[in-house]
Amino acid sequence: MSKLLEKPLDPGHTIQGILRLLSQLCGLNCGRVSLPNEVTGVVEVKYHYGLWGEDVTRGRYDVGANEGVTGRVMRTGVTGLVPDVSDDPVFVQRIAEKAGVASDARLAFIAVPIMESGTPIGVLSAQREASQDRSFNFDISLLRVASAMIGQVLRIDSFVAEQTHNLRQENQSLKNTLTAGEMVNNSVAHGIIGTSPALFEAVKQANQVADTDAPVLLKGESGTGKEKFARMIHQQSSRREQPFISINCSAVPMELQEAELFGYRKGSFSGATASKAGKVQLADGGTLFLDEIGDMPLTLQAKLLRTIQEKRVDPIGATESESVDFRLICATHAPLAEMVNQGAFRLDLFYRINVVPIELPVLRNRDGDIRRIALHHLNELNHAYDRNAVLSHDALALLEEYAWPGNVRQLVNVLERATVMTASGTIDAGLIRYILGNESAVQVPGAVAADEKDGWSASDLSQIGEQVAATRADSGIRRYEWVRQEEARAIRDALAQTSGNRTKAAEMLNLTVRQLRYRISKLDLDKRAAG
Ligand SMILES: Nc1ncnc2c1ncn2[C@@H]1O[C@H](COP(=O)(O)OP(=O)(O)OP(=O)(O)O)[C@@H](O)[C@H]1O
Repeated sequence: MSKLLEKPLDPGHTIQGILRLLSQLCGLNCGRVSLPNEVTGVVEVKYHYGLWGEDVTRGRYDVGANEGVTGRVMRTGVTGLVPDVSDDPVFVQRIAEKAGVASDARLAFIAVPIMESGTPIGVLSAQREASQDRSFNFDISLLRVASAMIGQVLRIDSFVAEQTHNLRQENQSLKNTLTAGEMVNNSVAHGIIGTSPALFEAVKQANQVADTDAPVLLKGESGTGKEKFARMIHQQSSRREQPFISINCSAVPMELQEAELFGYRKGSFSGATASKAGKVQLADGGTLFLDEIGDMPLTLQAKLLRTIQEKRVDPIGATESESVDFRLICATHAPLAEMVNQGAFRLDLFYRINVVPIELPVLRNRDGDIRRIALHHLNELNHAYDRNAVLSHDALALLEEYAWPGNVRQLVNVLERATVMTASGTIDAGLIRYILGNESAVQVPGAVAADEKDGWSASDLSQIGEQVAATRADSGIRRYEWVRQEEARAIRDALAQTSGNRTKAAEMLNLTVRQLRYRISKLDLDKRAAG
């Protein structure tokens, strides 16, 4: 028997081998090992030798109901002996199998518990001719030795199963980690830098819904990357080959929003000299990004709701509606739910756009991301301005301490100014402190007033940073968006006046061509040409 235990681990093979030896060498026939079913708890025949068909399936014992000898042994852990099964009422299962015994022979049934740490975990049972010379005690001892061996096999088997389960779980979590890594790489490819848990959660949610048509509502303060996320979602959707059309509701005067969004027909109002498609039509097949949806007037909210529900658009002055198919992504820095309560935003539209809300964390809550984003953008700025600026250790530490009320956009702006202003090539803490001091009304620990910083005066600032900083010198968070529009408008005007000649437009704007190209790409003016 012990040789069987040396064989490669296959509990079925080993236990059956033991039962076979008990039968062939000792006349302990129809051996079976009964174990509790993991789900039902009912004790069932798991391994057997010399039993077929019904004899196996019949061998089920409800331990709770104290069924049969096997059930009792399982419940009490005490060996069961039925010297003659034919006249024992406890023996509920009449054993039909009498192979190897004389047809008129009386049968005895012995069941011993398989123990683990003093508790029965199963039952080993067998039958023999009742009239044999050998004592029942001898056979009981033999069966106990066999049950100890079987117990050992079962323990090893469950240990291996447990280990395999753990390995599978580890493997799965490794796979999940890989997926997380892939997700981060993916977002980096879309210009979203950062690995903080807060940002990762948002990236994960965006990834999960990207390839669906579910409307997404991006919620977050100004400059947290809502537009970047919207573009990433579009790029990861099956609509990626189709247009991504964005409109910032806070940037378009209310009276023009309807025409901008839904388009108009020639002659529908004075000045409508030609028909024009709205953003909604332009987004057909692709994605429509409505930034600052909270700034959309209530009358237009009703029209937008109709467009979303019916997938049809009514341009101003049109006699017939047109069908449109777009995926809607909205963004807001305003608490829309509160606006609904105040009657400033329609509840039905809120439900329509708030299907997948994704919260974008403020920069100060993104552990470790300030450094990563700063280094990433400094690299881009060096490229754009043809510089080799580096951040000193202290400057980086200062950036990491700052509260960034204007979030990533403000960080990028500060770096842009620093890159332009640094004379030595090293952006030190003094320069950062100086820029932050001018930056906003928010108090920066240790910030100095503009005129106090050695070597830099307020007029220096306006001169050196004219291209970059002059439009950004007022305070308040929303100014970043305003600045962006102003800048975009100036560039568009210059390009229009020079018929798209970038060299001439750069000259007009007092920029190098390289700087202009950088700004055009930063402000997405290439892609927005359609709008
Ligand atoms: N995770 C990020 N990594 C790198 N750059 C980022 C990240 N998030 C935002 N930015 C940069 O910050 C600036 C603002 O981003 P974006 O326009 O997407 O923000 P926003 O939330 O839409 O702002 P607003 O509400 O003011 O329109 C952009 O220059 C963008 O490239």
